[in-house]
Amino acid sequence: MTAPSFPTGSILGYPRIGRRRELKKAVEAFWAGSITAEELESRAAELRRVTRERLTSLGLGATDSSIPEAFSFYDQVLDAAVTVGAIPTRFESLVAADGTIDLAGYFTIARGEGNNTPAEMTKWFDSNYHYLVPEIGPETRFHLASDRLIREVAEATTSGFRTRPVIVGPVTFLLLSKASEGAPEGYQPLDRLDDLLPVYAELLAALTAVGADWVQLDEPALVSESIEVPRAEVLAATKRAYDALGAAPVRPQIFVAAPYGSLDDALPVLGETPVEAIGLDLVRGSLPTGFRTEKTLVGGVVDGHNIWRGDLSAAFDTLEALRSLSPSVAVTSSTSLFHTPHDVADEPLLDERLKSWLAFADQKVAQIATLATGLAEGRGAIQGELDAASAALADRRVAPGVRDGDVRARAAALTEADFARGDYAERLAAQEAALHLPFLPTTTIGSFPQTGGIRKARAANARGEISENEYIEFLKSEIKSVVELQERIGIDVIVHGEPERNDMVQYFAEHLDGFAVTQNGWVQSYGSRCTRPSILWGDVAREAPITVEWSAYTQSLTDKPVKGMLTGPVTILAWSFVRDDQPLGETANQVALALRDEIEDLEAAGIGIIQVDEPALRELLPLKKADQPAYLDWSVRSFRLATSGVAPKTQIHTHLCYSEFGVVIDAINKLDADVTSIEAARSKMEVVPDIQHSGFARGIGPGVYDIHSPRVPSVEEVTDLIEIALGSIPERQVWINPDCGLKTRGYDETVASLTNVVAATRAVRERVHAH
Ligand SMILES: Nc1nc2c(c(=O)[nH]1)N[C@@H](CNc1ccc(C(=O)N[C@@H](CCC(=O)N[C@@H](CCC(=O)N[C@@H](CCC(=O)O)C(=O)O)C(=O)O)C(=O)O)cc1)CN2
Ligand code: MET
Ligand SMILES: [Zn+2]
Repeated sequence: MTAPSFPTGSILGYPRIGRRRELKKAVEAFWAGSITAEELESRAAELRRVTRERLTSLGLGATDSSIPEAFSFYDQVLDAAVTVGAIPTRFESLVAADGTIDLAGYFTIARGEGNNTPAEMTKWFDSNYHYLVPEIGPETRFHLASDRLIREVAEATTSGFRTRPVIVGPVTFLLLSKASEGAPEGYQPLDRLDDLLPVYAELLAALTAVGADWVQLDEPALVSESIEVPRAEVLAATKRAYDALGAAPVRPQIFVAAPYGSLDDALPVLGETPVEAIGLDLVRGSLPTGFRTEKTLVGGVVDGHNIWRGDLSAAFDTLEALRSLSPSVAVTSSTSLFHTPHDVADEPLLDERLKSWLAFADQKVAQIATLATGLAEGRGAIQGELDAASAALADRRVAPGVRDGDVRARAAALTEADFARGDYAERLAAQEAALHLPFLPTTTIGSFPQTGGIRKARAANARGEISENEYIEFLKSEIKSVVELQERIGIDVIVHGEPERNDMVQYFAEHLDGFAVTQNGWVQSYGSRCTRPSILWGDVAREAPITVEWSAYTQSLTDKPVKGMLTGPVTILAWSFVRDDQPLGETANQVALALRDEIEDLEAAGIGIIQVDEPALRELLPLKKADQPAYLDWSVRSFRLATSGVAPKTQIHTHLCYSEFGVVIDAINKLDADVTSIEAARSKMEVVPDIQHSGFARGIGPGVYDIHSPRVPSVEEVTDLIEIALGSIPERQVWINPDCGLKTRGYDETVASLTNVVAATRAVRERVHAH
C-alpha cells in the first residue's frame, strides 16, 4: 500500500477562538466558576466540530489530512509543554499520580496562583500573539503526559474526518524554552533534545493508532536569527531530531512547517532527513535556489498574517516555480491563519469596495482551495478566480483615499530638522522649571481598570441605547474618580485612565483617515484576550484633535501635571493589518505626522507631559539580521517625527513592554524621549544593566511591579526593586511606575498596589535624603 500523499491544498492552522469568541467566553466562564470543566470541554468539542465542517464546506477535504487539528484552550506552546510533561516544579502539586494535569491545573500554569507566578509570556516571533515560555531544566522528566491531541484526532476520526494533528516541533519547543531556575551555568534547554525525542516518537505512534496519516510539526524557530543558540547547533539539532523521528517504527508521515520566514541553511538539512514534506513560507521568504528534493514541498503562498486578498495569480506563479524544485508540490498558508479574523462576511458595516480587497481566514481557505485546483488541473481551471483577484487588486490601486495628494506632499517636504528636538540639557532645565516634580517622580502607564461598567456603557452607546452626551458624561465621571484616586494615593504625574478607549490602537484608528475597523474581526492576542486589529488601507490623516478634550478636562481637575497619552506609529502599525503596497516606513511617517499634529494641539491646550507608547518596537524587529538596521532606522525616525514638534519645556515620555529589550536598547535611546518607562519587574530589573551600558542619559522608569497578575506587591518588594534601579542608574534619572497599564486589572488590587508603590517611593526618598 502506498502512503497517502500530502493534501494538495491545506492550511497550517485556523482561528481557535470562534467567530463570536465562543472559546473566550467559555474559558472565562470556567474561570469565574459559572461553568464546569465538563461544560467547557463540551463547548470546545462543539467548536472543533463546527470548524471541521466549516473548513470542509470551504473546500478542504474531510478525509485527506488537509484539515489541521490545531485547537488550544490557551496556547499551543503550553500545550506542547503539558503534552511532554514539562511542568515547572513550582506547579508540581497540580500533577496527578499518573503524571497528568487537569484543565484547572493547565490554566493555573498560564495564570499563576497565590505566590506561584505564572509561566512567562512573550511574543511569538514577530506577531502580536504571546506564548507561554516553557521552563526546562536537568530535573524536567519528559514523558507523554497528555493524550489531548490524540483524543482530538480520535474525535475527528469518529465523526468521519481524517485530520492532521499539529504540534510545536521538538527543536522549536526547546529553543523557545528557558532554563528553569537553578539550572547550572551554561545549561540550555536544547541539551535535553535526546531525552525529549522518545516522547515525540511515542506521541507519533499514538497518533497513528487513532488514524492520523500525517502529522504537522511546527518549526518556526528555524527561520529566526533571533535565537540565542548558535546556528550550527540549531542545524545539528534539527538533523538529529528529524533523523530520529523519521526512524520511529510507527508514525504518520511527517510534515515540517516553517512559518514566519525562509529556512535558508535549514532547508538542505531537513532535505537530508526522512521527513516526507516541508512547508515553506513563500510570502516572507523567496523561492530557495540550488535546492532539489523528492519530498513534497508545501508552498505557503497565501499570507496567514495579513488580510489582503492579494495577488492570487502571482501566488500561482510561485507554486509553478516551486515545481522546478520538487515533483510534488502542494499549497498552504504562509503561517497559521490564527492571526486573521474568521470571515469578511461577518462585517456588514465595512465598505463593500474595501471588502472586495480583503480575505480573512475563511476567504483564504477558499483561495487555497482554488490554488489547489489549479495545481491539479492547470491554470485554465482557475483563470476566472485569478482574474477576479487581479481586478480587485487593480481597483485597490486606484481607489480614492489610497493615495492622498496632501498627505504625500507633506511627507515629501520633510527635512532632517523635522526629526530632531533640541539639546537635552536645555530641555531638562526647561522641564524642571515648568513641572516642579519631586525626586523619584511617581506615575502610571496610562490605563486604569477597564471595568465591566465601562465596557457596557461603550457597548450601549454603540447600540444607540445611551446618547453620545450620556456616554461622554459617564466617561468624565470615570476620569474624575481616577484623578481623585491618584491624588489620594499621592501619585505625582496624573493620567486620565483611558476609559474612552476600547483599545490603544483601535481607538486611534477609529479617529484617523485611512483606517477601517471591524465589528467581529477578533484575533487572539494571548489566552482569552483578543484584539480587533484595524485595517490600514489608505493614506493616513487626522481630521480633528482626538485626545485633546479628554486631556484638557483632566488637567482642569488637578493642579498636578497631567500626562497626555498617545500610541506611537510603530505600535499602531504592528497591531493593525497594514497596507502591503508601500514600504512600512512610509506608512509609519504618515501616522507620525498625524500624531505630531495631535501632540502640538495637546501642548497648546496646556498639557506639559505627553507619552507616546511604543510597546511593539521590539515586536516588529525583523527575524533576519540583515533586515534589522533598516527597520530600526525607520521606526526610530517615525517616533522622532511624531515627537519633535514640541517646545523644550514639553516633556515627551515613551513606554515599552512585552518583550526583552536588550537588543533594541540603543534604538530606544535614539527615540530621544525625555522619559522612558519600560517593563522590568517581571524579570527582576534584568533590563537595568542594559540601560546603564547603553549610556541612557535621560529619564527612565523601570517598572516596579508586574501588572499581569492580580497579586499585590509588598512595600518591601517594591523598595528592593527601586534600590536595584538606583544601584545602576543615576538617581536623578529614575522614575517610579508599574510595568504597564492597568486596564486588565481590578480596582481593589490596583489601589492596594499603587499605595504600596507610593509608600516604597517615600521610604527610598527618605533614605536617600538622609545621606
Ligand atoms: N491591540 C493591542 N495589542 C496588544 C495590547 C493591547 O492593549 N492592544 N496589549 C498587549 C497584550 N495584549 C492584549 C490584548 C488584548 C487585551 C484585552 O483586554 N482585550 C479585551 C478586548 C478589548 C476591547 O476591544 N474591548 C472593546 C470590546 C469589549 C467587548 O467584548 N464588548 C462586549 C460587550 C461589552 C459588555 O456588555 O460587557 C462585546 O462586544 O460582546 C471595548 O472595550 O469596547 C478582551 O479580550 O476582552 C489586553 C492585552 C500586547 N498587544
Ligand atoms: C501595552 S502598553 C499599554 C500602554 C497604555 N498607555 C496603557 O496604559 O494601557
Ligand atoms: Zn505596556
